[in-house]
Amino acid sequence: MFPQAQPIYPVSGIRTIEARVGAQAQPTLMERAGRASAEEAVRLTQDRAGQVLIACGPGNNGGDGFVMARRLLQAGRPVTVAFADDPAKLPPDAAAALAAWRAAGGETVSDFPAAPANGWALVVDALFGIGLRRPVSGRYATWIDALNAQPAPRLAIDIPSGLDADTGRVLGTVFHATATLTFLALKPGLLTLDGPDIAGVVHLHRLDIDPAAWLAPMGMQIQPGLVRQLMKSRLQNTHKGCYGDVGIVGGARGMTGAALLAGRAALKLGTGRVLIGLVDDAGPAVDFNQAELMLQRPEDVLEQANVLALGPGLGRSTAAAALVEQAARSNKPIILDADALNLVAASEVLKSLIAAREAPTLMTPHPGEAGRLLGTDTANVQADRVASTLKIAGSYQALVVLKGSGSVVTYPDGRWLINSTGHPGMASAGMGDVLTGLIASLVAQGWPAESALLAAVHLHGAAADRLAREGIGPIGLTASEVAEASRGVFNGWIVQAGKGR
Ligand SMILES: NC(=O)C1=CN([C@@H]2O[C@H](COP(=O)(O)OP(=O)(O)OC[C@H]3O[C@@H](n4cnc5c(N)ncnc54)[C@H](O)[C@@H]3O)[C@@H](O)[C@H]2O)[C@@H](O)CC1
Ligand SMILES: Nc1ncnc2c1ncn2[C@@H]1O[C@H](COP(=O)(O)OP(=O)(O)O)[C@@H](O)[C@H]1O
Ligand SMILES: [K+]
Repeated sequence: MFPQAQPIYPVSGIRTIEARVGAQAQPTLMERAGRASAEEAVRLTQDRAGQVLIACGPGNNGGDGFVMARRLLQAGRPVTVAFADDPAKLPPDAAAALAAWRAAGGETVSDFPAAPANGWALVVDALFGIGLRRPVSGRYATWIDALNAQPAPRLAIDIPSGLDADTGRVLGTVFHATATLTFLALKPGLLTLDGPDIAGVVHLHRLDIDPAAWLAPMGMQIQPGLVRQLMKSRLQNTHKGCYGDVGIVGGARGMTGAALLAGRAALKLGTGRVLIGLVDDAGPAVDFNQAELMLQRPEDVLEQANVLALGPGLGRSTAAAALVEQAARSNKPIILDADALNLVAASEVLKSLIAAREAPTLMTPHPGEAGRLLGTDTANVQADRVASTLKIAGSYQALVVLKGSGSVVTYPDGRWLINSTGHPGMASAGMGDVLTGLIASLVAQGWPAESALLAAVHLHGAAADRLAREGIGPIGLTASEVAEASRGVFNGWIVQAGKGR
């Protein structure tokens, strides 16, 4: 779909790949996974002497744990394996791995073991992987609580037990990993919703398999490499007319700042001209902090600009709805954010106008707005962020980003991506307005809408990440700072891509 992007597969895709590769793979995939896990354990315990505790579950995730234990033992590391299920019920590969562990002289304990006097060097969760089917409870919940309580690094094998691999939802009790070693390919649950909080540092081991060669990628991660390849150079012989006119419509009384923030972000990313149409008649006629912005009547902005962004501070007045309708009827690319989305969600006329548009429609809902667009609630949206975003893209024939931890980008043709940048310092007013301005700017500069959306989403988070690294935030980060930093990050990417002047 996009070269140089990391593929993501939900469980159904991983199962397909496993089935296609499975029988012919030598060594077996489980042997490879266990070996990779042992190598990771050695890395994580370089400076920590003592025993490794591996808690093994009733399926193939447990099998990975048995292989890992055998490998560590063979490397001279002391290992304790906790396994409380019936060996006769293990799937074949895992049963063979347990037998091999025993043949190598290994033992298992069926009660959660007391920690050695100097503590565990590492605790490993090989309880459940992608086969988790229901919330974790009972003995395994108690074990997970006990693993979480150890003052040692915590490694999850494939996916932390209790984390839903498809959605990033916590099912019952969950293992809080400091690191996760995942196999074959990334899974959506590691990257969105609670996944990033639960999984710690995620390492991918492909087990010497190229997953895309066995199954076309189902989703992609938005990573620096992907975005860098989209960068373009500017010719010397150009002028502001070459870089588009963005029109921002919003800024009802008390919310002027939202429209100005979006406008400033568009300006700082290189838009030729930025026009702002404030719906508040009594709003300012000039932004004295950013005099380059052209403040005009909203109707005129809709006429003059070639890319329209509606929503920041727009409000839900009748006049606002009329402006959204005027934009929807235009043949210009439009970006709908905030109250523009709420107005669309509340109007059948707007809904059908949007779905029938020929020029690109881009939508930037947060989970609450997404819920309104789908006629459901926030919890339902969050229960499966990828599926919810795809549904919006399909019903509105729009390019959509569902914002939040692990922003999900989808296109009407069913492709989807999950972003890898950003942090919780961005949970502050105005951040979404800045994103809207960044998207509008790239579209106005001639970027195809799908690249503009994914690049702006990545840039927005990368700018916030850079600021945090520099000690600006993460807590207390402001949207204005992110708009400012986006400029530097973007120009850096152009240089890195060899497209600078
Ligand atoms: N199948 C393969 O080819 C490979 C699988 N691998 C490993 O195998 C894992 C998947 O193995 P499985 O499909 O066996 O699944 P899991 O090992 O994740 O778990 C399935 C087992 O747990 C039980 N279970 C599920 N949810 C439960 C709950 N909440 N409480 C109690 N029991 C529960 C199921 O009944 C089943 O016995 C991957 O995550 C990965 O770690 C790797 O070895 C790579 C190769
Ligand atoms: N925890 C987080 N991790 C990553 N990004 C976040 C997080 N919280 C917020 N963001 C980002 O910040 C922006 C907030 O947008 P939004 O909720 O629309 O705010 P506002 O309407 O106040 O501008 C989104 O791009 C979102 O993805
Ligand atoms: K696990």
